[in-house]
Amino acid sequence: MIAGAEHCGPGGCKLRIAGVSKVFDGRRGKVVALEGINLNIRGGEFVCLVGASGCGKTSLLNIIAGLEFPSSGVVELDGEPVTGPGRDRTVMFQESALFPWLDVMGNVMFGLNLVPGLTRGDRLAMAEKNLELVGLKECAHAHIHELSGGMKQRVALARALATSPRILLMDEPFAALDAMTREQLYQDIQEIHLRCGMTIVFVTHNMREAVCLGDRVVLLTPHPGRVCEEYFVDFPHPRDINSSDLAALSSRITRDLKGATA
Ligand SMILES: Nc1ncnc2c1ncn2[C@@H]1O[C@H](COP(=O)(O)OP(=O)(O)OP(=O)(O)O)[C@@H](O)[C@H]1O
Repeated sequence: MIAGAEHCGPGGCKLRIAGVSKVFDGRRGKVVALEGINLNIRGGEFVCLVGASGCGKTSLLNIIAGLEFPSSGVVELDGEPVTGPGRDRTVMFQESALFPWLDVMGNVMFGLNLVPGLTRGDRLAMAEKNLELVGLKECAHAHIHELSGGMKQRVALARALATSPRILLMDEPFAALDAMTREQLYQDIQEIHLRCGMTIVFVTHNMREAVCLGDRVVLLTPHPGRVCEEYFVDFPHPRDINSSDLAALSSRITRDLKGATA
């Protein structure tokens, strides 16, 4: 499915999350969404955040993105504190959030328009390479409404990768897709990660998905959101979501989650 991936992100970055807590002032008082989160993520690592609903996965992703600020603690990317959103971190959501008035190529080029020093030719070449990377080179001039849900997420991925972010943040990007489309995307994202080696933080409810994709699975427990356990997954890539090894590990993590929240 994937072809021609010579253009890849720089990959080598390091994310340090130290003593991060987040307290929201909700309508019914204060909500401690995260407490004392410490995580070091090495350059090129694929880390999946899992846990029960409300354990703070999205809050943590938003803090890394610079969309939310921690109540205490710091997030550093390659030693630089994260103080707001930046082109070095791209977020991909469950909904593709594509611009319907632009075609596929226009969407992928959108972020590149904001990168200084690129000619139109540079931007076109980079967009084409990334569309090829996600297997959609032939659809460059399709309208967004002509695409399936899986194709839209591929375009969103090409757009996210086009600006060569140092870190890719993914919040349940495949949750709204049917099982067959998801399985194909699991293969594709593993292949893209193997080729490009970018750092990825990926939020999911789906344990199988987490152990299929992640080098490490971080289990959070809720109220307050804390790191409960970390699992280093050393099965070689590409992994098959239906393999019995993955089933056994995902069952173990699910058991641990149930035990921790019982
Ligand atoms: N803006 C906000 N104001 C008040 N409380 C919030 C806000 N955002 C999140 N919360 C609370 O913080 C906690 C963590 O929410 P968060 O969305 O990060 O969890 P999650 O693990 O991503 O949940 P889910 O898996 O259901 O998406 C929840 O109790 C939530 O209600």
